Amino acid sequence: MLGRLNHVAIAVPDLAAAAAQYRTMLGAEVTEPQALPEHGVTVVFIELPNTKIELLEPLGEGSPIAAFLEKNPSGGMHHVCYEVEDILAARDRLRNEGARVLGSGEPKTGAHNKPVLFLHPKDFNGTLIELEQV
Ligand SMILES: CC[C@H](C(=O)O)C(=O)SCCNC(=O)CCNC(=O)[C@H](O)C(C)(C)COP(=O)(O)OP(=O)(O)OC[C@H]1O[C@@H](n2cnc3c(N)ncnc32)[C@H](O)[C@@H]1OP(=O)(O)O
Ligand SMILES: [Co+2]
Repeated sequence: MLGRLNHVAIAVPDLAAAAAQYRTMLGAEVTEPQALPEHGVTVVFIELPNTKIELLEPLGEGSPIAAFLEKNPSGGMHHVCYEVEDILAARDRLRNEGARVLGSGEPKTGAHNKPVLFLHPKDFNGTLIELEQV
């Protein structure tokens, strides 16, 4: 079911500072900030030879990452995103096996304009999983 690792996401308290650090200290190419109000975050991506790094900060009230940053004020690893060919089939299989699919269970459009879903971290060894249909 799982395809490539699409990205590893790091929640940060200050996206501009984190992006500048990746550019200057790590010599990385960083995309321009992308506001995703429907997801309550602003993100940038760092393209690596074998995957991407997503840096994200809260956007607006009720961001789903606000509580995470309260617990981890300097930021931290937030989620991993795996690619799947059929996100609805993946969702149904996971539900049948007892995993919690977050939100309504209907895929939303993610930063790459692809359907995405999230799986509860407590069901996967304390790791929030994002699935992206490619
Ligand atoms: C889709 C656009 C973009 C893209 O790549 O295309 C993105 O990736 S947007 C990413 C931001 N959106 C989301 O993260 C949506 C899914 N996340 C959620 O619904 C929430 O963050 C949730 C439910 C995972 C956690 O919400 P919250 O922290 O408010 O709930 P709790 O405090 O009740 O947490 C429950 C429990 O889980 C632990 N937790 C929370 N977040 C994480 C995490 N990222 N990794 C691991 N564990 C996490 C939290 O500490 C609680 O544990 P406990 O032991 O009970 O204290
Ligand atoms: Co993501």
